[in-house]
Amino acid sequence: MDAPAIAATGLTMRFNGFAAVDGVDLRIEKGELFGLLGPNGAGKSTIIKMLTTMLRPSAGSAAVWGYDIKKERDAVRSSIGVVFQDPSVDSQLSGRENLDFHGRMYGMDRKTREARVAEVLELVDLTEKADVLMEDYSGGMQRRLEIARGLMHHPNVLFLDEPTLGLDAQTRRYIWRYIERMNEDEGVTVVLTTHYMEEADHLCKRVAIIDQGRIVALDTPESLKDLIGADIVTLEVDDSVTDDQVRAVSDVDGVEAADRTGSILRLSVDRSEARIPEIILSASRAGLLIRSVSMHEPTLEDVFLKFTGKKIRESESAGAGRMAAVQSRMRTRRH
Ligand SMILES: Nc1ncnc2c1ncn2[C@@H]1O[C@H](COP(=O)(O)OP(=O)(O)OP(=O)(O)O)[C@@H](O)[C@H]1O
Repeated sequence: MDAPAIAATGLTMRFNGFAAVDGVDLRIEKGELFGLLGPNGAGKSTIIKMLTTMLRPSAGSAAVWGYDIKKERDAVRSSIGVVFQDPSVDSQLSGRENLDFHGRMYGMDRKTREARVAEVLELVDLTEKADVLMEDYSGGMQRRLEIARGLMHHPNVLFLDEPTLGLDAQTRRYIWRYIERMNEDEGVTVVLTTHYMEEADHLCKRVAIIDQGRIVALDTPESLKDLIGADIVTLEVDDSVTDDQVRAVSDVDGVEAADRTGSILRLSVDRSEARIPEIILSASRAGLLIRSVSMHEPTLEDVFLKFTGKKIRESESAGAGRMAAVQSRMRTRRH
């Protein structure tokens, strides 16, 4: 088999004794669009910082495009492009000037730079805005330009840290399209971090679910969701629900598992559409008042819950502040 784009063994990062990344083993093939999914604080950015040689691991080893991240840092750096969460373009320059500046830093000559700037602008649909100052770009346009900049020097691997953080749903979908496009058209291996499960599900061919510095599951989104198998039926019930009432509901044919948090009952149900009437009937016979019923097919959120016992969003108190900070920086740059 061809050498992988990334191979990591026992990758660990400790900050004052606290293991932010704890023994991560990872193999990402060339040409993959790979996602690290997990709540804020899970260790995703720290993994990226080690792989991009910005942080030296406390333990373990890794190679990016065949180069050792500790011993061959320059070779690693010239093989990769990186787009971090914080905006790093110059707001007083136009999109074209920012890209040109980046090309110079990589020692590209003028002719090569001009041709490549035109190419990457085209890839993210910013050709028409090339000469507009960055401070007049919207948040989504700014992010597209950052992605284009990461591609300027033809990297083999592009790392994107939360590429759609703080963007609205529609803009997020556009960015997904550009990421797919560069993965397919330019053949770039893409490694992105996200705490949006829809993003990992829609965009990534394989996903590693990260919690507290460890990979808790790794596979294609479909295979991960298949681990859940059944649909998820959520019942909102009375606070006074008893164990007997929960049992009456979970004894219904097709109910594979039941889990109660306060007044919420989550049931894993095989062929749920056929079972819901029987579930409601059994609840009613047991004297259980149901306030609402909803049903969904398994998502990566359910996978995260299965492996960690908590929801991605619940683990994210720090995340809201982080997102607000990025949004505020994006706003500041517009005015
Ligand atoms: N330089 C540092 N010094 C001390 N602790 C740190 C440092 N960098 C990260 N951490 C801690 O390591 C843990 C993992 O952080 P990391 O930024 O990698 O998480 P993440 O999953 O990328 O989340 P986010 O998207 O919010 O950055 C967190 O608890 C964080 O507070």
